Amino acid sequence: MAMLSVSNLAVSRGGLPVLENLSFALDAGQALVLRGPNGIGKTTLLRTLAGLQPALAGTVSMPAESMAYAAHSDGLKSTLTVSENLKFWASVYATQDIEPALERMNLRGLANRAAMSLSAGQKRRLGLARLLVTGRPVWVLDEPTVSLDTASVALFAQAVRGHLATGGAALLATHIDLGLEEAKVLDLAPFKALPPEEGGMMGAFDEAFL
Ligand SMILES: Nc1ncnc2c1ncn2[C@@H]1O[C@H](COP(=O)(O)OP(=O)(O)OP(=O)(O)O)[C@@H](O)[C@H]1O
Repeated sequence: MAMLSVSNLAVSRGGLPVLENLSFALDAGQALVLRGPNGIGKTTLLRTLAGLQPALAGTVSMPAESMAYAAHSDGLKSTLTVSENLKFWASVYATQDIEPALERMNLRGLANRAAMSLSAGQKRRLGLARLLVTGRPVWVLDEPTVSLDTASVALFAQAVRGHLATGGAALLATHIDLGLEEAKVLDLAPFKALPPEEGGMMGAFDEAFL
């Protein structure tokens, strides 16, 4: 059975549907890359799966609490050091060991630096290291490689591979080639919602605001 099954999902932004009738499955050990032009609804879909906004329709087989979501913003505590940030998250997710996360994302040399003094790419590495201390099986990643240099992209791809190898799964929105040859690709274009006048979904609630 699939680890995560999404059936007939419809997601919205600003009260208007952006994607409809979306179904896909993600198995343990699998990565799925979401593709589609700017504005198609990748972020909206990932936010919906992560439980940050309700779906308009459809079902998601897994609770948001089983997913680790990495958004555009890294969500760092700026006055805490790199280690302290990771320890904080480990306590939030009730996991213990931050060492593999430091190692995997090449943060050992920065462990005692305050997060606010890191470069953009270093901050991103720390934000992504958080995934490794969540202990959660499904990683939901929105443009994870923004600000990363080539070496850090490769490091991150390795971290994703490690996660898949231990039975995890990953859903990623990315415009770049991560070098994850094993990843499947889902093109979102066929699921673009029709404008309401062409028979798309719109309820009385939305109409009240037009
Ligand atoms: N606050 C908002 N109110 C209304 N519409 C919005 C709002 N935020 C985004 N949208 C619209 O919702 C649609 C989906 O946006 P979303 O950010 O999910 O796209 P995306 O595929 O992630 O794009 P990108 O590749 O540029 O990151 C876009 O057409 C966008 O303009």
